[in-house]
Amino acid sequence: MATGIVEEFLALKSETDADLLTMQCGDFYEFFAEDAETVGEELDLKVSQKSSHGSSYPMAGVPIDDLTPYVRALVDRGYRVAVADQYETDDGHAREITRVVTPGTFLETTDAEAQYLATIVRADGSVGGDPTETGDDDPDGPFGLAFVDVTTGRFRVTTAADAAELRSELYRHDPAEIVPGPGVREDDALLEGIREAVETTLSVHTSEAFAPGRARRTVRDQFGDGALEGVGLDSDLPIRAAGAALAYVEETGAGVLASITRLRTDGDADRVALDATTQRNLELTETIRGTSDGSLLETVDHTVTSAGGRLLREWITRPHRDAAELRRRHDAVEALAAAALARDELREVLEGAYDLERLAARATSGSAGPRQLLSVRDTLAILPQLTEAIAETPLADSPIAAVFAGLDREAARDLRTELADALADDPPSTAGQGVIARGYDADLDELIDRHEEALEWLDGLADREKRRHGLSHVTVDRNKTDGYYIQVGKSSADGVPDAYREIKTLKNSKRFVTEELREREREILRIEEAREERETELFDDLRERVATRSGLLQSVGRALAELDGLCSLAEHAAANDWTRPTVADPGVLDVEAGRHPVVERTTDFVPNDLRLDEDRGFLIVTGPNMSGKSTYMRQAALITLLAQIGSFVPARSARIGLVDGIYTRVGALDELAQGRSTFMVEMQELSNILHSATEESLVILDEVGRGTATYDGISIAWAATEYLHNRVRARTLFATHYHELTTLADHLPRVENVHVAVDDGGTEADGDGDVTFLWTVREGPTDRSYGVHVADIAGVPDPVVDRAGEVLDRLREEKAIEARGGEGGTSGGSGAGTTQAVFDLSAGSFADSDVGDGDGTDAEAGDGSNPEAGDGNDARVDDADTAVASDGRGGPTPALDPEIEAVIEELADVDVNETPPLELATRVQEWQRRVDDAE
Ligand SMILES: Nc1ncnc2c1ncn2[C@@H]1O[C@H](COP(=O)(O)OP(=O)(O)OP(=O)(O)O)[C@@H](O)[C@H]1O
Repeated sequence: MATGIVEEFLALKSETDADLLTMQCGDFYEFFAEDAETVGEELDLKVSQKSSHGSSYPMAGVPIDDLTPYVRALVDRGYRVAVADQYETDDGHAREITRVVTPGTFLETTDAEAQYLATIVRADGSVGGDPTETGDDDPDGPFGLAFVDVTTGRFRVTTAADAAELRSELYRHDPAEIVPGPGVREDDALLEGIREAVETTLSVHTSEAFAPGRARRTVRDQFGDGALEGVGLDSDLPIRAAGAALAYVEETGAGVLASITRLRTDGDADRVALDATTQRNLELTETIRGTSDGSLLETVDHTVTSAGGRLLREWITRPHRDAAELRRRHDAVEALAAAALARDELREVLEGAYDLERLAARATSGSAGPRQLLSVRDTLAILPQLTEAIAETPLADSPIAAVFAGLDREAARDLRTELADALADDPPSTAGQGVIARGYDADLDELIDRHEEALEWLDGLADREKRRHGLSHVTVDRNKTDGYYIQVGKSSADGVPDAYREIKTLKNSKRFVTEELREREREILRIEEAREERETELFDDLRERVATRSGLLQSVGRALAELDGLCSLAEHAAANDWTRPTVADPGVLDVEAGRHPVVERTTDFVPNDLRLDEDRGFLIVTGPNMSGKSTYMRQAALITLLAQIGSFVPARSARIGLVDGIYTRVGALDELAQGRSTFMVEMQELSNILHSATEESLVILDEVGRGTATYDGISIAWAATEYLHNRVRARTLFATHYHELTTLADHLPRVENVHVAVDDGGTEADGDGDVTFLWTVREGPTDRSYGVHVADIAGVPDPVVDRAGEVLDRLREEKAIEARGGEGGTSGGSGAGTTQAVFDLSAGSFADSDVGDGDGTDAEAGDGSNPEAGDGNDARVDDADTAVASDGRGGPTPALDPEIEAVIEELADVDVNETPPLELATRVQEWQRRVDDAE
């Protein structure tokens, strides 16, 4: 070879965009130059120096058979590793890159979780931009997405309407690698958002792969002509993403395309919308702190196989809305929960199952060894065992039996029999001698017979020689340098016959060979070679036949996973006294003695009822800090979600109208770390909910408006409540410390108050008594907030606590807020409530004002600039004892200080629409100062 080995390495490296290259050099895979230094550091490999053409290069290597774990470690750290293999040529050998192992295409993963590669493509012509600037995600979309798990052959395509939906899909799949298409990879703000949603490797792939024509062809080639129409893919976006994903997988050389047989496009029509924020807030798969411990998944996961665990995760992150499917799962869980013995038996049998979906992919890529095929055999053998375990139990008439109904059992049995016939019982880990069982192939049997015969001859040789030539201490053995030899002890070494040719003298013995032994040796080597070749050939054929059945293996694998998932739900339900939910009319959520599925595991939990229906769709939840408001609301969301994955729920009874989405807005604990203003995040989340939720959604709001000044906060919370109640009409639970909001129940017909009760000894109204948390939710608002009390028990000095109490009383007296949109409520006629809250700048308090637009549904926050009250519909809730409380039409009361009167006049003259905000703010400050001085 003209060039040195390092030059060859560097030339190959320049051909690939992989981060690292490893090149086979005989029995080693070597890294050179910078790559050697990187792996040396990352994997603690010894780095030596290699001289080549006068230069010295760092070099690090691993033995051929050890490559996989090293590559796995590198891929886990996010590297893409190109592998160049060596192959024989007529004049020596050559090397070429055979595959690029990337985080999303690594087949030999040991992680039980799904390993997705995602591609994202954006509609041509859509504009990029920072969503935080506009507060609106839409301009970025829509997007096409494809998710492929090469380890199982799963392939799913979907679309996302905007960047928020995109992030939700990514969060749900948690891809190990993302290949952003053109238009996505140049958009820094979008990429930033993606990185926030998931920790992943971003890889670049050619734009052509995303081109519509090319992508469509790739998808057709993979799934057949009718595939696109068959799954109703009429939009270019998902097809472009799908085509690019297939092209990328092919280019990495993982060799698994054949195991990707099914194109899933399950859209969101039958799924519950769960945005990334909600998945995180409800701690579905990991806690807010990022641990899986304490998540819903971890709590209910009793699966015994990794495929079962993956499926359960998928269920939890993609709940269903299809009542028939849910009923089927509920039936199955009910049957399994009631049949403890049969369930135990099923789970025990399932424990012996290997990951068939992954084994199918390994067979397809040609990387499955003999032991993997044995695992296929053993897992297929489980099918009849499961059927037996189900037969003659109550499960036989349940949907459990149907889980296996659609499988081609005959094909499964044939494959299992073939594997059982072909494979030796305890084969070595790689293909070759000893892999194939006797009786499977006549040619091989003959070779084995001859091999055994020759070995037998060798076995008896020492004894025969002893006898024939009167020798003692004779052994026959074999090693690499000497081949087969006869070893004779020193004492007899001189008496060996002439035919013995000495080849080595040792301290106490001599080694000889004979012509006959050499002849036998040649024969044995010939047989061994032929045997090795035949067994490898037979094994490769066998593996190929298994690969052609990858569809069957995937279906059986999924059925086993489903049974495991259902058993897990049943196990948890039975162990924790969960109950079967009833699917009720939309709009209903009626839970008797409900508990929080995770908190109940670690706490002596106090169950609570919850009722939402047509006439009572919005609950304002009040109660002291730490009393359990958040827990109560999350419990409502989780019970709904559990019911919609087919699970039982933690309650005495539950009637659940299926929801189309669950939306949450709770305290943003971790956002500050990401450098965004907490309040901005809060408002973006609120905005998303107000845009996305529908009448069939469940909305959980925890402390909306807390991140800003109190009055702003109350105003926003107030207006959001009106909007959700009047316009969105979603079932809503809203926890708040703003007691002002509780008055809304008097005016908005479907709003009700509940509070989490505490026992304060019933004594001091100012909150000085000892508080015992009761964790009990009762109808009506709480009579006061306990923030000052909490400050007291937290050790805030007495003078501060006392003063805080006084200030609180004062503030309470000064507030007056009006409700609007009270459709038939006390505010005056159906849909005609039009009173809005007006924040009076000079007094720092709310006063009422009617805008008189009269449609009762317009819930925009009052603009605060209209002190002129109109007639009627005045739903004033709290008589404001302030100097400027409006009485309907009049101006300021005569008792006012002249200076204050002057301020009010100036205020009335201001044209808010024409005055720049900064100037307005300055003037407000000035007015406040003057009012303060006057008081
Ligand atoms: N029903 C219950 N039974 C027993 N313990 C409960 C119950 N509900 C809540 N808790 C316990 O009370 C603690 C506080 O609950 P939670 O965070 O829901 O209160 P909160 O009212 O939302 O508080 P804050 O207003 O300060 O946010 C939880 O950590 C939980 O352990």
